[in-house]
Amino acid sequence: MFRWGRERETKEQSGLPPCGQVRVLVVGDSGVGKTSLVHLIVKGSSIARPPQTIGCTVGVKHTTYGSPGGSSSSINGDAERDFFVELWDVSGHDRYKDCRSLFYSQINGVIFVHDLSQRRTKSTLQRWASEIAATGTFSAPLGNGGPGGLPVPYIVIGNKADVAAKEGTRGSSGNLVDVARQWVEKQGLLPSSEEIPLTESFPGNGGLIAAAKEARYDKEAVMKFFRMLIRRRYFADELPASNPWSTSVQRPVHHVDENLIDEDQFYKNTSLRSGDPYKYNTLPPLPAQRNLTPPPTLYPQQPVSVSENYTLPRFSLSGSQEINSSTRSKRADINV
Ligand SMILES: Nc1nc2c(ncn2[C@@H]2O[C@H](COP(=O)(O)OP(=O)(O)OP(=O)(O)O)[C@@H](O)[C@H]2O)c(=O)[nH]1
Repeated sequence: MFRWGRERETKEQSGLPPCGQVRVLVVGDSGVGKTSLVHLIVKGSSIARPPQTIGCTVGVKHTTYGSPGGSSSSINGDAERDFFVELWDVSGHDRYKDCRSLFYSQINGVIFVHDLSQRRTKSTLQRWASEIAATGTFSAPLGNGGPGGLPVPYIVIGNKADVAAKEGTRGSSGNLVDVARQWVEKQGLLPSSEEIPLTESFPGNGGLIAAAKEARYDKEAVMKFFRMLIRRRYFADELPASNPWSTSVQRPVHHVDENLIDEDQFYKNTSLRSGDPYKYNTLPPLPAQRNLTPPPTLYPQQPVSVSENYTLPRFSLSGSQEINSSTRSKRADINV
């Protein structure tokens, strides 16, 4: 407590705010495991019986950014600073469909979650992306657009790998939502709007794999995502022009993960059912942290709203040469 107080005091004396915050939406269909994942990310452990989310709940993950040895008294110091990542866990239940855009406010990034044992939950992510892009407001938006026109970085997490591995692609986790969904699919009772080909994938390639119930996810990749959002919001003015996250050459997160395993392969590859799915989760879909010039300020960029006529240029693949194999985490890095 004393140490915290001293650090805080020093940071305040330096004239800089002691901490910052980024907001991350966590979305996906009801029952895919969003609440379980948020609990895992925030608390570091699994939750046995997650309550059904009513509207939205917010989990807060504390992290630091900067160099522990840096000087916090210098305006250009690279001292380690505190940041809070707000994880807005939005209920996937249809009953909140009409009002959930209330929660799409000043978003820095998005985590899309689907259930690896329920392929349809991946197809619907496209709709989630379009809904957020159309009705949300964004902080530090990208120059380029993501799926559905989403202007902020995102990652995709395929959850319930344990179920998918045990039962194959069409298995059920045993929870009521999944059982009901499977039954409805089998009966052919889905409304026409639901008749999306199961082969449709989102975002096409890549993504992370998790089993929240077994407390397994790629912690390193998720933390890199958070740090990247912090950097974009608070340190963007220090990025060199050639940096892929600068306004001139921006790249959405998912372009970096094109070398990752495609979850569609996970669905198709029967050999995975008996093996360990995590070994295929080769790596964080994010660029390695670079040695950035120390920030002159921690004051955030002004949030920018996406207006109706906001047009988003197509993705740019430039900067993909930045990716190299040394930036990938190994199986051992995954928090199991
Ligand atoms: N087998 C298995 N079950 C999981 C996993 N993650 C979550 N579950 C279960 O799936 C069910 C739904 O999990 P939640 O975390 O509540 O799902 P959600 O996406 O937040 O659901 P909504 O609140 O309705 O949007 C619960 O019974 C969880 O225990 C997993 O990795 N493996």
